[in-house]
Amino acid sequence: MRITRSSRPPVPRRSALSIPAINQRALDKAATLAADVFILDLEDSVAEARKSEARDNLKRFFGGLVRRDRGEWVIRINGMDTAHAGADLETVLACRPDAVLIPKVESPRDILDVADRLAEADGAEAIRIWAMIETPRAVLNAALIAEAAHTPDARLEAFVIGLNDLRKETGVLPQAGRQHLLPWMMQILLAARAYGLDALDSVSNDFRDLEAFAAECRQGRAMGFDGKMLIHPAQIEAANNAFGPSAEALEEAHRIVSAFAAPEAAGLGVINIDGRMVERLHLRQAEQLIAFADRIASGRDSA
Ligand SMILES: CC(C)(COP(=O)(O)OP(=O)(O)OC[C@H]1O[C@@H](n2cnc3c(N)ncnc32)[C@H](O)[C@@H]1OP(=O)(O)O)[C@@H](O)C(=O)NCCC(=O)NCCSC(=O)C[C@H](O)C(=O)O
Ligand SMILES: [Mg+2]
Repeated sequence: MRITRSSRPPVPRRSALSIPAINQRALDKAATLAADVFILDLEDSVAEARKSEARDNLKRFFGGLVRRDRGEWVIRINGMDTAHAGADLETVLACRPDAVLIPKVESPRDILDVADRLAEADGAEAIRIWAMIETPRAVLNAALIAEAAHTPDARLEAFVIGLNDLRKETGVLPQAGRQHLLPWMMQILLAARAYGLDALDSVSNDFRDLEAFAAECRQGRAMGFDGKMLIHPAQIEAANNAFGPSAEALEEAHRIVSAFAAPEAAGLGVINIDGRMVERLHLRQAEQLIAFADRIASGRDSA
């Protein structure tokens, strides 16, 4: 079966805010923030000596009064090759987030090991898997890793790019425009799309420069990403704006839907709207955009 993105209902993942699991004040704030996704981090933002405290924090947090009626809640564990992975996965099973984010994935095996562990424990496919693509090997193996989504019970749903690690491993310097990283980012995006996965752009470290951040969000959107991983609440609005449907795009989508609904378009595969060829594939895109906007609006209503 050919996989297309239109075969899945759109889930808003415009803004995925990372929150160190050790930072109680930030955790308490999460449910009041307008991010689409909250990534509760046990990995790089938690010092080695405090991993266990961070896990306990998450158990309390998920067991407490947290509002989970909007947004997706994801736990980023430590790498599967670390001493923390076992206890982290126990924590995931105790907390039952929407997804577990595995860092430094390099092969399909990294996904399938976690999927097996989740399946043993919960049987049902409730907790999904997201993968950080952030090492040279991961970029080279992106398609193979994405293909893991096709094995039964793989649960793989999204790639998240980690440019900090990728820069560290390759020596590419941080630069406005990210020109040397763009080919790898597009390769990751292509691999994700080939297997029906979502793909999120990497964090931007400079959270005070919101102008540069907004430009980077627009770049990520133009490249096809579904959203961006964030590190600070100040970045949420720009990401939601850039990765959400613009008023103009929505208006255009409604025009396409109306034009194809007109009696004279019945039976036509292609029509002319103001001197532009519009095909039925554009109609499907337009319908998806409208459904996406409705989904965002309904999330806002329940917030
Ligand atoms: C970067 C920070 C350490 C900055 O924190 P801070 O100095 O507290 O900033 P502010 O004073 O501007 O904070 C203002 C208020 O906002 C709250 N806050 C800050 N960050 C967050 C957050 N992420 N989530 C929720 N709330 C947040 C502060 O608590 C302040 O609140 P208040 O005191 O009530 O006014 C910090 O932002 C931070 O820790 N960010 C997240 C870091 C993180 O998660 N890192 C891991 C992800 S990065 C990554 O994955 C890289 C990837 O792997 C790769 O390889 O590229
Ligand atoms: Mg990283």
